[in-house]
Amino acid sequence: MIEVQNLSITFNPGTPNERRALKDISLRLENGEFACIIGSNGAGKSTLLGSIAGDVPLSGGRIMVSNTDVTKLPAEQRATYIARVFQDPLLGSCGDLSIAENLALASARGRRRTFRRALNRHYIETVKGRISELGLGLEDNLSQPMGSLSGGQRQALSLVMATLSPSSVLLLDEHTAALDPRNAEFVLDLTKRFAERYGLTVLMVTHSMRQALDMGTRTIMLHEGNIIFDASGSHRKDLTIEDLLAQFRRVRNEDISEDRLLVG
Ligand SMILES: Nc1ncnc2c1ncn2[C@@H]1O[C@H](COP(=O)(O)OP(=O)(O)OP(=O)(O)O)[C@@H](O)[C@H]1O
Repeated sequence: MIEVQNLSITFNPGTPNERRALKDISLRLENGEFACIIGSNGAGKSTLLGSIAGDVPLSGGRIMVSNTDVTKLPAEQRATYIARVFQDPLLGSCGDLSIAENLALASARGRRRTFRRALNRHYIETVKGRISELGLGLEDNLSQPMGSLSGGQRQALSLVMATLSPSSVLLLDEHTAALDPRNAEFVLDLTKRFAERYGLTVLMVTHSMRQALDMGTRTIMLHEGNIIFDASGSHRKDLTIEDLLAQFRRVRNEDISEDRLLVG
């Protein structure tokens, strides 16, 4: 589960560059829930993910992950609970290390296991099975440097790595945005499969209205640091892309007060 209580993030407070990126937002995702986050540029989507992961300091509020208060934990310690895949396939894995070494690092994350132990033969055989499932033929070439792989291959492996650690929370920040449509489809399909199979709680940022409705169980829209729309169940099932676009138009064109946005 993920719970964000009265979360506020202000960058450069008290300076001419002050920017209130998140304004007292609250949100709870139950175990196994999969929410897509949409919103226009600067809405606060990445800041929300960054604050949950521990990269962005809070100005106020509290964050719970898997029933643990992580508000004061540094990002390294939160890695026990949280896995991430970024938009840039080069982030989140080490291009100079081999596939096997990257997988060993992922497996050691959040565990009392050393890198060397994680690289043992038994472990390699286990992850080989997981990689062969991808159907990319990478399992026979585990000594290949991660940096030599295509963006789609790297994102697919990043998803495998995310499921090797004990964490049950997965944060995805536009993780298919840099891929061509075929690879994006492949990685999205993998995301769905892994989320279901491992019962992950997922927060996925996307700019695609289609993905926001097709992926997961919930669609949340941020606008200027507020949650202005949160749909799940039958409400979400009936939504169309046009409905989401109408929401965007409404908040962009109308001069709506902050109070109205929060209620809307
Ligand atoms: N490190 C930072 N320092 C100062 N301001 C920041 C910082 N990071 C983000 N911001 C500001 O906070 C606001 C929210 O940014 P954020 O990156 O979370 O938006 P986003 O919804 O992810 O946007 P996009 O869709 O463009 O990626 C923006 O106004 C941005 O300029």
